[in-house]
Amino acid sequence: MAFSSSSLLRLDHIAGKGKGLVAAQSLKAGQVILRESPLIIYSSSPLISTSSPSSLFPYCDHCFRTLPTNTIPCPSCSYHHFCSHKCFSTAFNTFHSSLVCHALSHLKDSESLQQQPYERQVQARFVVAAYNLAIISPSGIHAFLSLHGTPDDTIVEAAKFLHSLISPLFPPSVNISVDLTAQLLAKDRINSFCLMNPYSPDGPQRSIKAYAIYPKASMFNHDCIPNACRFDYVDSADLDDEHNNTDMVIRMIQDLPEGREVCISYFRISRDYCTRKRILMDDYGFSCECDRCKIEANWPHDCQNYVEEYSDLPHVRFIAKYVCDRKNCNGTLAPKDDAHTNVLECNFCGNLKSDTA
Ligand SMILES: C[S@@+](CC[C@H](N)C(=O)[O-])C[C@H]1O[C@@H](n2cnc3c(N)ncnc32)[C@H](O)[C@@H]1O
Repeated sequence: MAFSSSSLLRLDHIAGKGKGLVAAQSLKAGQVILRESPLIIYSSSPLISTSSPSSLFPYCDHCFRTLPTNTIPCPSCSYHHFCSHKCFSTAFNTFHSSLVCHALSHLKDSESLQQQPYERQVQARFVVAAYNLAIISPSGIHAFLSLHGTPDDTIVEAAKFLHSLISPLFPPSVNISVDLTAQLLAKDRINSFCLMNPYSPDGPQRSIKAYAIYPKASMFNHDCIPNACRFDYVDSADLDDEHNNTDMVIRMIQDLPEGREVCISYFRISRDYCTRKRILMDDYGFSCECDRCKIEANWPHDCQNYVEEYSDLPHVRFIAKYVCDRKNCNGTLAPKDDAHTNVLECNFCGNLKSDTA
């Protein structure tokens, strides 16, 4: 995977972590180091529901912004809704092609899928999106298959079911086997980024509206004290014409010298040690050896008192500074840009805060 468009990052082998990204020159806090459009993006809503689709999933099926009152239903399936003719026509040539539309409509009425758990229905959406990618972008599917991730028994079982259900809905020329379907599902599990429902101070809690694959951003390894973090502007109303609202933006939290690894956190950084350890093992298959984990591994279960007691530790100070304290948020703060490093922006609620430290 080429990073030639950006001389800021270099793909390297990182001991104990596989591939990773290192700073190819010194990077500044607030600097945008990567901006990327999704290769695949799909809704997190179940395919099968008795409620009206736009009340169940009140987002445009292309840009994932909140739907206006007058929505544009897909003229073929009437099930998926778009916020504008522009979104519908772009989707029709990409993520909601006639093949996708036909496949999703068929699956919506599938009795065997109806009996499956919610998670399998979302996986079905992903498999349709991935088979479609294989048709519209051979280089895209190749980039996707080069990502990290190996199928386990659970994924192979899911792949057998989903392949038998979905492959007949695509032309035989797509040529995707059960094995390849399992590969696709395994890559999705490790590499997909969640796009969240908009922040609300009074709840509900954070929830996911879509999943997306960004192949370059997938090369960042995890650290529980990251030096960079992701932003998306899915719900932003004032983007310039050059940028799509579903683009992923990775921005530096702190300065970093050339040659050091750039890491993001795979979840919000306020999570306690036990939760982090469980997510990293269950979802990503590794045990984190970062400086913060080495210290917190020796803390008792009730970590919160220790956070107070060790408020002088560098990582405790980092969390106090970079976790957003707005009600119901807990997002990560990073300098808004490299010219105004004293203004911190939250990557979840969007709040701006001045850095007084
Ligand atoms: C999204 S990929 C990141 C790129 C990956 N290292 C590669 O070689 O393509 C996530 C995977 O990278 C590895 N990884 C990421 N962060 C790690 C860390 N802090 N320690 C060990 N392995 C890590 C794990 O295998 C994880 O499942």
